[in-house]
Amino acid sequence: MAFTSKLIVRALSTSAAHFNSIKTVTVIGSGLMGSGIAQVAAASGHKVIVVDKTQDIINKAESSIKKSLERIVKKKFPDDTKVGKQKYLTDVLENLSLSTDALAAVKSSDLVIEAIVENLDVKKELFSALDKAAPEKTLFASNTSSIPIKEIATATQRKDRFGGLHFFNPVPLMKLLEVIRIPETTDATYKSLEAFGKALGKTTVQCKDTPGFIVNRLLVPYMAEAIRLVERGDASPRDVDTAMKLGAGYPMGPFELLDYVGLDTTKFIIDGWSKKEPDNPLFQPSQMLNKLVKENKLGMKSGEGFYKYDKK
Ligand SMILES: CCCCCCCCCCCCCC(=O)CC(=O)SCCNC(=O)CCNC(=O)[C@H](O)C(C)(C)COP(=O)(O)OP(=O)(O)OC[C@H]1O[C@@H](n2cnc3c(N)ncnc32)[C@H](O)[C@@H]1OP(=O)(O)O
Ligand SMILES: NC(=O)C1=CN([C@@H]2O[C@H](COP(=O)(O)OP(=O)(O)OC[C@H]3O[C@@H](n4cnc5c(N)ncnc54)[C@H](O)[C@@H]3O)[C@@H](O)[C@H]2O)C=CC1
Repeated sequence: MAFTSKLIVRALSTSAAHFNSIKTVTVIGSGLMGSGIAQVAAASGHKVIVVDKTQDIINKAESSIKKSLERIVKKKFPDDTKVGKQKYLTDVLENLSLSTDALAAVKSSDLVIEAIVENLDVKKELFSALDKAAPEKTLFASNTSSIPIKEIATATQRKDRFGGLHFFNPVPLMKLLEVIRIPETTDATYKSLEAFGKALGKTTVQCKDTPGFIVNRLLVPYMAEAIRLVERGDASPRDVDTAMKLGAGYPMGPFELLDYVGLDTTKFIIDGWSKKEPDNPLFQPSQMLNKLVKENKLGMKSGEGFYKYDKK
């Protein structure tokens, strides 16, 4: 009996020792998603380093984080004085640093979240380099929309400490986080990732490493069919959007959402899936989408996509 309970105590303390309470985070990629992830992690008390390729890109991310925080602070402190708002902003920004040196940034991190371009080879090259630079204890996660986590994780020697953290755009407002495990992900890693998501104030759902996880498995066919419908000439993007907002209660129509997500990212997603399943009619390329991307009409981020936007 005493022997059994000793074993149980040892098992519990071993798994507790491996549970990684995440305090320091490196976010690689400071675009739409990376800047949002860095913002919510810093706002929930984590020390965050956000990394991108150039100082210019990083500066833009900093200014978009500040704008988003200004919007949040208005709601958070409706009647508060300037002092309370300023303190909140200062506290969040103090938790945040910016860098162009990914290998140096990961050295002090409990968790690395990758949010770079949706391309398997580029993601693998990054993770392979990070794996050599990061401490043993550091957990790795990808925010990929559509690439199998297990394929990205093969670039590392730490598949047991690897998972998916799939956030939704805009990260500061969307409440969901999909937490993905591959067969090698340990329970301790999974629990650490899940606890991190909850610490950010997100509702977490668990999903296996299947194409599109939960949300995109359902969203991609819907968006693809919206594009086909317009390509067939059945309705205009504006009327499809109006129909889905007023008839189905969606906050954005599919074309507004495509522009919001980014048409480059959309094309990366569909091209990746079509390469894997070339005969699947759902994943056939769209001439309309390809033309817009070729013309650098990438949606809100470039000022034009299916719609035109004021450049801020
Ligand atoms: C044939 C080939 C086909 C290929 C098809 C392939 C398709 C592939 C698509 C797959 C996409 C994959 C992407 C992914 O992996 C997962 C995703 O993230 S999917 C996207 C999920 N997101 C949504 O669905 C967003 C839906 N929209 C909304 O919920 C709302 O519209 C939104 C909250 C964005 C904005 O609200 P709205 O009322 O519409 O506008 P306002 O501008 O008035 O904002 C309201 C309120 O919120 C504040 N706010 C807005 N943005 C921010 C921000 N970034 N930070 C802080 N605060 C923000 C704003 O200030 C307002 O505040 P008030 O105080 O209320 O004024
Ligand atoms: N846009 C969306 O709505 C969503 C996107 N995602 C996923 O998140 C990831 C990022 O998407 P977005 O933020 O939309 O893209 P984005 O294009 O806005 O940002 C990507 C950023 O990564 C940087 N980058 C590229 N390679 C890099 C490298 N090697 N090192 C450092 N930085 C690098 C780019 O300079 C850019 O700033 C993708 O995997 C995408 O599928 C997930 C959920 C929603």
